[in-house]
Amino acid sequence: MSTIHNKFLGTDVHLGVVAVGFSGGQGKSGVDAAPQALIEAGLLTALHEDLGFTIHHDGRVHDYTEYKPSSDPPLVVADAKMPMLRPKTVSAVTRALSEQVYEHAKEGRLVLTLGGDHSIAVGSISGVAKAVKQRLGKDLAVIWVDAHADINTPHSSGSGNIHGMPVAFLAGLAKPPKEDPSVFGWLDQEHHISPKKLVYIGLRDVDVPEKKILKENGIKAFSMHDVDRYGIGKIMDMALEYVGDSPIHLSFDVDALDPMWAPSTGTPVRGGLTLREGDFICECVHESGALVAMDLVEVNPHILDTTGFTGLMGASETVRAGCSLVRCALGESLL
Ligand SMILES: NC(=[NH2+])NCCC[C@H](N)C(=O)O
Repeated sequence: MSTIHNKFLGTDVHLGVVAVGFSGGQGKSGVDAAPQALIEAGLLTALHEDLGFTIHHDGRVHDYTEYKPSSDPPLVVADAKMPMLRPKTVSAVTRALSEQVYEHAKEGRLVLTLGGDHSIAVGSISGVAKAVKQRLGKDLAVIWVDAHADINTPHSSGSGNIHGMPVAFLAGLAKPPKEDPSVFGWLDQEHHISPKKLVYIGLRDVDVPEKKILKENGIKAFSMHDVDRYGIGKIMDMALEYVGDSPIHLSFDVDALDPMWAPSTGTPVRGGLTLREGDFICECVHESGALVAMDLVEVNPHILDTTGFTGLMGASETVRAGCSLVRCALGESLL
């Protein structure tokens, strides 16, 4: 059991888990197999047996088939470079997830969401933001650890993939498209986060329009350049100081790690965090006593290592790295 007292949770021991087998925010299959792989690698058992959590999990990996529309053509948005891909599906699935996560968070449980691609953060973060506003009267802070900023709007996106857009919708910087206002039309004020309560760590592949969005909105971002300059210790001091006295949602994309440590992911980018730097980020967030929810996303066990470092071991190494990140955020310590 961790000795750190959590400032925002009713009790420290109840963990709500939602396993999200969803890949529709991007084009590669396999990321939907991650929750099962993480669970089979013993993640939930370790959280219960080693860290002492009472786990609230329905025992399922959700594929949200019942929420998927029979037809979901690319949505052409005026003046956009690319149409939005699978817009109705991603909107419906994240809406359902938002409610699942909210049900845990409103009970004062820590919530762990296992993805899935990063579009699912629209669901997890909105559900936690709503519960935190109601339960604590506070705004949720988000620490987004990722190689990518995922803050494209449907207009700026060069791919049309919604896993590159979740932050824009959550922060209210992208609105439901007028061509189909039902797409993310369910997101209302209580689901939103403030761009001033958002901190990025690990960025190194940010699209040109995204750089503009970050600057114009004064969003705090620590790129890999900053990690190199200051070291991860100082970065975490600065990130947590910026967050102040807010409850924290940690949204961890495994592609923040260098592909040497996490090769099995859909959009790997070289020059990333070491596994220890990733674990350290999670350890520091745990020590803050302010963590109320975590996402682990973009582990794709079907993608083999193309870097040659781990060969066929790529998938199991990436799953292992993912398990380690979650355990560190939830209280595992080296001593
Ligand atoms: N969650 C991720 N892996 N996102 C990658 C996004 C890549 C690119 N910026 C895009 O918008 O398509």
